[in-house]
Amino acid sequence: MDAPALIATENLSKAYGGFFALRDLSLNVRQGEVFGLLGPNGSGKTTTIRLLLGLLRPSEGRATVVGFDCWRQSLQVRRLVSYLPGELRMTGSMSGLGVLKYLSGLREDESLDRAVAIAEQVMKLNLRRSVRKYSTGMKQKLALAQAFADPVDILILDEPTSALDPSARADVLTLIREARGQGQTVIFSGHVLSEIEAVCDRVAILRLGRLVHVEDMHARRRLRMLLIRFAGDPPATFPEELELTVREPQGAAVLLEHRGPLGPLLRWLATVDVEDVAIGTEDLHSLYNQYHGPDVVVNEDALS
Ligand SMILES: Nc1ncnc2c1ncn2[C@@H]1O[C@H](COP(=O)(O)OP(=O)(O)OP(=O)(O)O)[C@@H](O)[C@H]1O
Repeated sequence: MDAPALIATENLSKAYGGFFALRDLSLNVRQGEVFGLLGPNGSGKTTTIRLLLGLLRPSEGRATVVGFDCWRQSLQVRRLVSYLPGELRMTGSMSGLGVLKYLSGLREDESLDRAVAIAEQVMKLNLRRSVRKYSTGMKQKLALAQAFADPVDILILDEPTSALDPSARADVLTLIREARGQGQTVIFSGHVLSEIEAVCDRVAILRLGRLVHVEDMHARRRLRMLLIRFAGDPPATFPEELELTVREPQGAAVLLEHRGPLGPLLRWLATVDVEDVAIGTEDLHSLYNQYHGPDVVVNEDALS
């Protein structure tokens, strides 16, 4: 059985004048899920996150976290959530350690040791240096160390790897997996499809402030793409028990989606007159391009 929804939105909308930054978002995020938010610049990801944190007031609809209304009970919500903003501002003469001490003091808990361990051992940061002298990526690492050390139920990470080098990006994905292993729920917005693909359980795709698709990544990992070139005309139908869906007929060749077990498929293939078969997978890029690829025609009416 699916875990219960921890975060829920119902027709959540945010308008600025007549312009909808987010419109009619209804979704549930379950406890222990890593949930990805995908979409091009300006599609509504940060607006969604800020509505969940109670930093923005919804124009319509509502969002709840563990039953608390994100706007009216934002204090209760923020106690349960650690948030990594997309744009970090860290100035002043405090050292990295000073910043961690200050932030963990705000939580009044024992997260400091863990934050220092992540910052020094995983992120390889020098915590004695002043944050003013940190590079953009170093600041992001410090904020990540604090976010992952927080003993909260929910982590909301807005583009957490945007300024990081490849090895630090991989470390963040490991930390996200560890967070899920500890039962934390993670919302992860980003643009790097391979990262989203690597860690997310489900992914929401936004376009012009609207939710256009939710993908179950576990089901997607079981998806096989099959290109069969038949010796004669392709069959009009395929055996139902094989769970094949025709994606695209291409003359004598047919592109099919397959989600079932491999054995019955191979046995069936041995019985039909085929000239050639190619079996592959499909990455998240192909799905993303169905909504945001170069051939997609955007309906500007959706903007207001
Ligand atoms: N205060 C504001 N006033 C007017 N429009 C706004 C305001 N804040 C955001 N928007 C608009 O809302 C839309 C959604 O913005 P949002 O920041 O949620 O996008 P995003 O998906 O997070 O983009 P990015 O990938 O660039 O971070 C954009 O068109 C943006 O210009």
